Order: sequence, then C-alpha cells, then structure tokens
Amino acid sequence: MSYEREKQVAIDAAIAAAKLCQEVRREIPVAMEKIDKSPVTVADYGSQALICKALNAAFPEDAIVGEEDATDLRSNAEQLQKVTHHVQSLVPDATPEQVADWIDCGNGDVGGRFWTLDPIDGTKGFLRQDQYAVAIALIEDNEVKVGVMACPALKLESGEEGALFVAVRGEGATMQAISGGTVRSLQVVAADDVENMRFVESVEASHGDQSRQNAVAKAVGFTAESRRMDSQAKYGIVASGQAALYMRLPSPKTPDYRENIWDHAAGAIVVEEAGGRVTDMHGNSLPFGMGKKMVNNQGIVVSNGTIHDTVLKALQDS
Ligand SMILES: Nc1ncnc2c1ncn2[C@@H]1O[C@H](COP(=O)(O)OS(=O)(=O)O)[C@@H](OP(=O)(O)O)[C@H]1O
Ligand SMILES: [Mg+2]
Ligand SMILES: [Mg+2]
Ligand SMILES: [Mg+2]
Repeated sequence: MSYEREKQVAIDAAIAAAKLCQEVRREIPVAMEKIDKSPVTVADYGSQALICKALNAAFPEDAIVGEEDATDLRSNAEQLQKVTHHVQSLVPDATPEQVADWIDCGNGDVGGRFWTLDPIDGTKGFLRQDQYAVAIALIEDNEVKVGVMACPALKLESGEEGALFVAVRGEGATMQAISGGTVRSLQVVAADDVENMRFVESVEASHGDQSRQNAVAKAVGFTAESRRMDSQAKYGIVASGQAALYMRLPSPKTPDYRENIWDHAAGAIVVEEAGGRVTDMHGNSLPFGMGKKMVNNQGIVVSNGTIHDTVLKALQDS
C-alpha cells in the first residue's frame, strides 16, 4: 500500500511543530516538571497540539499515542495561555480549550493502525540549546510504516541548520533541509568506510551506561571518541553515514527503565530504510505495536548492519 498522503501530512505537521519549537527557544524556555520529574516546556505542549490537530483532521479513524497530555495544563491557565499564544502563530483562531483538546487527542491506545509522536524528543537538549527532534511515526501491524523526524538544530553539509528525515517502509530514507530544497537519499556507513566508523550516544549520562557503551565500542574496534548528541537526531546521524553505531544501554541507576515507543519509532525506520539495523541489546527486534513502553526489551543497538552481530557479541561478553 502507498503511504504518500500519510507521509505528506506528517511532514507538514513536523515542519509546523519545528517552527513553533524554534520560536519558543528564541525566548529561552523554562521547564515545568512532570510527575516523573522529567522536564516539559510550552513547546512540548504546543508541538503536540499542532501535530495531533493535523493528524486527527487528515486521519480521524487513527488513534494517536503522544508523549504529553493536557491534565496539568488544564489546571494552569497561565501556562495554557502561553501555549495557545504560540499555537496561534500557526493556527491564528486557536482557543485554549481547543489547544488542550488537541493535546489530549494524543491519549489514544496502541494497536492496529495508529500514530505515535514525540513533540520534543530530547527536551533536556532543547533547554540546553543543543539538539532535539520532533518525531512522528505511523505504526501498523506492529511495524513502523512511515517515520518523519525534524531536527531543527542539526546542521546539514551545506552549513544550513534544520534537517528533515523521512522514511516509508520499502521506499528508502531521505534527508532534506526543513526549509526545502534538494532531497537526498540516505545510506548508512559502508563496511570499508573506516573514517566514519565512530559511534554516537546520549548527552545525558543518566539515560544510558556510558562506561559500558565505550568499553563495547572499544572491543568492536572503534578508536575515535564517541559523538554525544541528544534526541533521535542520533538515528539521523547513523542513517546519513556520519556514524556506524548508536548504543543506548540501561543505566545502572535506573535498571527498571523501559523505552517508550515514541522515543525510537521514527528514528528506527529512518535507519532501517537507509540500510541499517535496529534491535534491543539482546538482538531482538523492537515491538512498536504492543504497548507504549517496550516492557520486554532493554537497551537499544542501532548500526549500519554489517557490524551489528559483532556489537551484540561484544555486548554479551562485556
Ligand atoms: N533513565 C532513562 N533511560 C533511558 N532513557 C530515558 C531515561 N529517562 C528518560 N529517558 C528518555 O530519554 C529521552 C531523551 O533521550 P536522549 O537520547 O535524547 O537523551 S539525552 O537528552 O541525550 O540525554 C527522553 O525523551 P524526552 O522526554 O522526549 O526528551 C526520555 O524519554
Ligand atoms: Mg519527556
Ligand atoms: Mg523522547
Ligand atoms: Mg519528548
């Protein structure tokens, strides 16, 4: 089946959301705290509102599973007003009530055909003025079919800032500037490309196990220092051949943490369609349609494919 319309709606939504996020970031955003103590900003809420509104209008039958919900916002009129103000830059007649309702369109359930979205992946990076991503994915029959990822702060080869990654199952992966222009098809690092045999990992030490990640990379034969980067932009770096590996191993401080589908779905299809491979740390494929959290999987290994089994073996031995 063709996903042309799904792809275009997701691209337009991601670009609109990226604009809102950049606008908020120019004003030095402040973080609010969620129940789990993680940060959320008016941009996370505004981005989710815009994306849910667009997906729901185009595909009213599809459920949407988003990271945020509007419960806290509904009891904080001042914050809701701020979010609405930013949404109005793109939807001039939006009301606070509508904005909260759009955000809550993302409270859908997984199963069958549904969308998952992370309005800002790497909120800590967003707050630090580093990398972040707006990530949207369509899932059907447990598999990601379409993935769109806007990385507003990622530099392209041309020096321009703002990259858009797009993948459709069976049709390959592409990258272009968010502002438009040439669409380049993506290919992971070739087996003999020694220069790009480096790996990427998270900035936040608490989101992984950096000492084990570095030990495994060394065992596999990587000699270069890792590149540390926030958000699913790391998948874009692997898909575009700027690194051969992204490792995310469970942090010893949070061994019970399980990954959310919206933190990986869009990035995973972009890498797979660029010729790479994505599994958990035991080599199992990621079940994107079973639940919001992938409860039976731990650790994420993303590679150019050729080195994948070697990495899994080194991990087992580590
Ligand atoms: N303990 C732990 N282990 C693993 N992952 C965690 C953990 N805590 C949070 N998160 C999730 O990490 C998401 C951001 O991942 P990043 O790779 O961007 O991390 S980092 O910002 O570079 O540190 C971040 O996504 P956002 O909340 O969308 O930013 C979280 O879902
Ligand atoms: Mg978050
Ligand atoms: Mg995230
Ligand atoms: Mg997020």
